[in-house]
Amino acid sequence: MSSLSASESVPTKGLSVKVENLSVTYRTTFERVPTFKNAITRFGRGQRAVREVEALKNVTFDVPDGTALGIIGNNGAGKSTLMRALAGILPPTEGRIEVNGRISPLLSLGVGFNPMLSGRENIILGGLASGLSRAQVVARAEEVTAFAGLEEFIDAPMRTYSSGMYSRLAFSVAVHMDPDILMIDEALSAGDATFKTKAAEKMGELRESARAFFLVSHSLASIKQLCNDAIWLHKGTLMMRGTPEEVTAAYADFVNVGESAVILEDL
Ligand SMILES: Nc1ncnc2c1ncn2[C@@H]1O[C@H](COP(=O)(O)OP(=O)(O)OP(=O)(O)O)[C@@H](O)[C@H]1O
Repeated sequence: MSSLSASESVPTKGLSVKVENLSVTYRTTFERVPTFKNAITRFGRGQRAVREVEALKNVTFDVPDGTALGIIGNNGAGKSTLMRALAGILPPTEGRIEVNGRISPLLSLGVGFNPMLSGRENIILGGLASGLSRAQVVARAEEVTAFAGLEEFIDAPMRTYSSGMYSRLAFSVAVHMDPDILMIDEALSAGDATFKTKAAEKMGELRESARAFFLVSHSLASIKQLCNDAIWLHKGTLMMRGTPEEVTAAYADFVNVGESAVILEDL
């Protein structure tokens, strides 16, 4: 069990994940572009400014074992932030997270892989990050490569990969490390049509075997098809928790675009 707060506690029985009053605030400093007047008086030097973004605000929910939880919400709602916090990449600003089990590596585009290393070396790093031994990861490297369809490219540096190749490898690493808790950002399965089908099948399989499954997706159809529970985040706040049917319907009403799958895919 990994607990991401100062207070240690006994694992909560029957729960894969427990999130209590979780807030995450990003704090970034940047150089404010000087106005013309300031530029004259300050000789063009910019001012340091601090910007705080409350990406998650006081979010509380439990995930019982056996849950396939869909996470929906507009761009910037806090979905990726929640995944990163659950994966232990981002510490909570406030509140606590309890994760009971080994979580899949979160290798989203541009995060987690080292582009200067080969695909094969990154598979090893991803596997080690998810808690497997080197021997265990080496043993499944071929399977990971074959699933991603990257046999010819696996020893080339990842900076030479297309974005589709990159996300296929990220998806493949995540699903082949036997995680207790599988977290998938559906953007990762956005390869070509053949890969999409293969990825959907694999997600269905793992949903059955993993202790818990988290799916972030803009496709309400996928959430309804693959999940048995759902949450909706909006501007960092948990708007609703319920069945995928209830939550996707409320979200669709909220964004007021009706049930058109084509439009909903792009939300
Ligand atoms: N590294 C960061 N530094 C500063 N602000 C950030 C950072 N990452 C995300 N944010 C901000 O936090 C908020 C939540 O972002 P997040 O990426 O979690 O949203 P999301 O729901 O995953 O969006 P999308 O559907 O576009 O992927 C946004 O306002 C975003 O601008």
